[in-house]
Amino acid sequence: MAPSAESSASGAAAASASAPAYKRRRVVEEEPDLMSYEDDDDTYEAYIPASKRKQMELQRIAGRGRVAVAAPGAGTAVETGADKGGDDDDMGVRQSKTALLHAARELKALQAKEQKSEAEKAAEEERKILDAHAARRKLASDMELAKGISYEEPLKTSWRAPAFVRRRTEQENEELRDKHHVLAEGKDIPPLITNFRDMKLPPPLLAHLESKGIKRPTPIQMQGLPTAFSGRDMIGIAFTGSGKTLAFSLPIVMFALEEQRKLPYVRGEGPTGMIVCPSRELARQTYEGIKVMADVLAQAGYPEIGVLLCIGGISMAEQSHVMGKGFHIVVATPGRLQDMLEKKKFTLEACKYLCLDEADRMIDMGFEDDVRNIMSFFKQQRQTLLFSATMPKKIQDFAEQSLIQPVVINVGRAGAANLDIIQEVEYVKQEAKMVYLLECLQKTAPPVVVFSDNKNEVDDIQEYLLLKGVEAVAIHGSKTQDEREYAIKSFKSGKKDVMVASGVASKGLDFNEIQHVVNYTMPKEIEDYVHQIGRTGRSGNTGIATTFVNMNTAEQTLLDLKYLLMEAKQRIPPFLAALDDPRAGQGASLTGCAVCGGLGHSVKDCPKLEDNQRRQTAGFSRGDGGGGGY
Ligand SMILES: Nc1ncnc2c1ncn2[C@@H]1O[C@H](COP(=O)(O)OP(=O)(O)OP(=O)(O)O)[C@@H](O)[C@H]1O
Repeated sequence: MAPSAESSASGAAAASASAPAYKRRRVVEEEPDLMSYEDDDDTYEAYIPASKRKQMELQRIAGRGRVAVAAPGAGTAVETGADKGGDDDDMGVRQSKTALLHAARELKALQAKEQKSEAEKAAEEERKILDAHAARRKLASDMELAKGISYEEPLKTSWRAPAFVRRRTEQENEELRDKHHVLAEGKDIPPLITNFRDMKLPPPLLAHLESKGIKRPTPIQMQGLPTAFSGRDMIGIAFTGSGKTLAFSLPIVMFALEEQRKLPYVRGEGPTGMIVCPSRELARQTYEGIKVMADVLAQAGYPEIGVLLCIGGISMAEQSHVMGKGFHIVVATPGRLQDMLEKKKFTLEACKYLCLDEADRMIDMGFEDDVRNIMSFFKQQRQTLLFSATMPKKIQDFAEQSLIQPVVINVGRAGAANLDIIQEVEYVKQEAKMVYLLECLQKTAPPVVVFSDNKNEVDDIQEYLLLKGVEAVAIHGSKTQDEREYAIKSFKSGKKDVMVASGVASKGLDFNEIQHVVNYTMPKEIEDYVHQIGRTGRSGNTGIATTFVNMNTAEQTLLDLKYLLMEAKQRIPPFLAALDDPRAGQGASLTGCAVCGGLGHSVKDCPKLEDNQRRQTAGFSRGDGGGGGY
C-alpha cells in the first residue's frame, strides 16, 4: 500500500476543533427547594404575615400545577393550619411552617411517584412495542399455525455423550459453563463437552479440523454441539468470529452421515437438513466448509454426502449432478430456496434439521415471509437452530415461541463486541475522510476491510485507493454475482490488499486474518457496527477497528458506541466521553435496548424499529444485501 503524504492532522484537528459540538447542552430546570424553608431566617418572617406567606406558598405550589390535582392532603394541611393559627402570632407561624413543610414533603413524594409512574408508563410502552414486534416476527409455519399442530417434545437422536460426561452432576456442568463463560438456559440442558474427540466425531473429521488449526472447541461449540447432536432446538448467541458456523455445520454433516448409513439416498430423495443464510456469499462460504467435510469423509471411505448450494445468481444446472443422485444437505438463501420448493425441484418431506444463520438479520432484511413460507414445506417435526452474533433477549423470547423446549446458549452479552478487537474511534471531517483513510491503512499490514453504507461511496473509495496505487476490490449489492465472487476470491487469496464493502454485502463473511477494519462511516445501527468490526479479531486473533465519526453521526449512535466501548474497556475519545446521556437525568434505567441490544437508547428510539417500519410502509422486502438469493 502506498499512502500519500497528506497529513491526518486534519482529522485530528477536526477532532479537537469540533469536539465540543458533541457536548450535549443540558437544560436543567432550576427547581426551588421547598425544604429550605426550615432555614429561613427570623427577620424574614417578621416582615411577612403568615397568612400572606401561606397564600404565597399555595400559589407557588399550585402554580407548578401539581397540588390542585394530586395533593389534596397538602392543601388540607395548609388550610387547616391557616384556620387554626389566625394571624401573625408565633404559634401560627410555627404551625403554618410545619404545615408548609408537610405540604412540601408530600409534594416531593408526589413528584417521585409521578416520576415513577412515568417510568412505568415508559416500560408499558416498551412492552407494547416489543409485543407488536414479536408478533410480526413470529417464526412459525403458517401451515402449523393453521392446522394447530404443535410439537411438545424435542426430537430424539442416537447420539449420546460419553458416559463420563453423562455422569457429571448438574453442578459440575454449571461450573464448567462458568469457567468457559457459557450461559445456557432451558430444560434438561445437554452437558458441555470440552474437546472434539469426546463428541464422537469421525476420525477423518477430527484430522481435518486439526489441519485447519481447529484443535479445541470454542465455548459456543462446547455447549452448542452437544445440544445440536442431542436433537435439541437451540438459539446460539456468541460474538463475531467465535466459531458459530461449525456449531451448526458439524451436526448437519453428522446427521447426513447417519441417514446415508441407514439407507442410501437415491435420485429425488433429500435433503435431510437445511441451512438458510441471509446472503449469497455467506451461503457459499458455509456450503464450501460443509463440502470440504463431506469430501474428507468420502475420501476416507465414509458414505457419500450430497451437498447442494441453492442461491440466486447461479445456474442450478451446475448442480444437476448433485440433484441427480439424491442429496442430504442444502445451503440456501431464502429467495432461491423458496423458488425451488415452489417449483417442486425437491421437497422437505425427509427434512428434519433447519438452521437459520443470522436469523435476526434475515428477518431484518425482510425475509420473514420467505422463512415462514419455507417452514410450511416441512412435513414433519424438525430440529430448529437459530444463530446470530446479535440477538437480544426480547428477540430470543419471541423466537422461543417457535421452537420446542429450546436451549438458549449465550457466550457474552448479545450484541457485545468481540474483546479481541482494539476499537479506535476518530473524529474526521467529512471532506478529510478520503485522505485520512489512506493514512489509516498504515496502521497495520494488509488485509484490510473498509466499510461504507453507501454503494456510490464504496465505488468512490475503491477508485481513490486504486488511483493511489492500493490494490483494492469493492463489493456491494449492485455488483453482479461475478464481480462479487471475483472480489471475494481475490481478496481471500491475498491478491488484493483492501476490500471496500457495503456492510450488508459482507455480513458474516469469514476472511483470513483481517488485520484492520475501517468503518469509513459509522453505521446507524450499533449491531451493524459489531458485525462490521467483527470481520477482524477472529478465532482468537487480535485485530484493530478504526471508525470515523463526525457531525453527521447521530448523537444516539454515538451514545450506543460510547457504551459499547465502555463495556469492552476500550479507550473513550474525549468527544465521546463528553456526550451526556439524556436518559440519565430522567431516572430511567440505563439497560440496553431490548430490540437491538444497543446500550445508548431505549426501545422507543431504536433505529432498527424505524427501519423496519419504513420498510413495511414502502412494501420493501429485501435488503441491499447480498441480493439474498434473487
Ligand atoms: N474451535 C476453533 N478453533 C480455532 N478456530 C476456529 C474454531 N472454530 C472455528 N474456527 C475458525 O474461526 C473463524 C471464525 O468462525 P465463524 O465464521 O464460524 O465465526 P462466526 O461466529 O460465525 O462469526 P460471525 O458472527 O462473524 O459470522 C473461522 O475461520 C473458523 O475456521
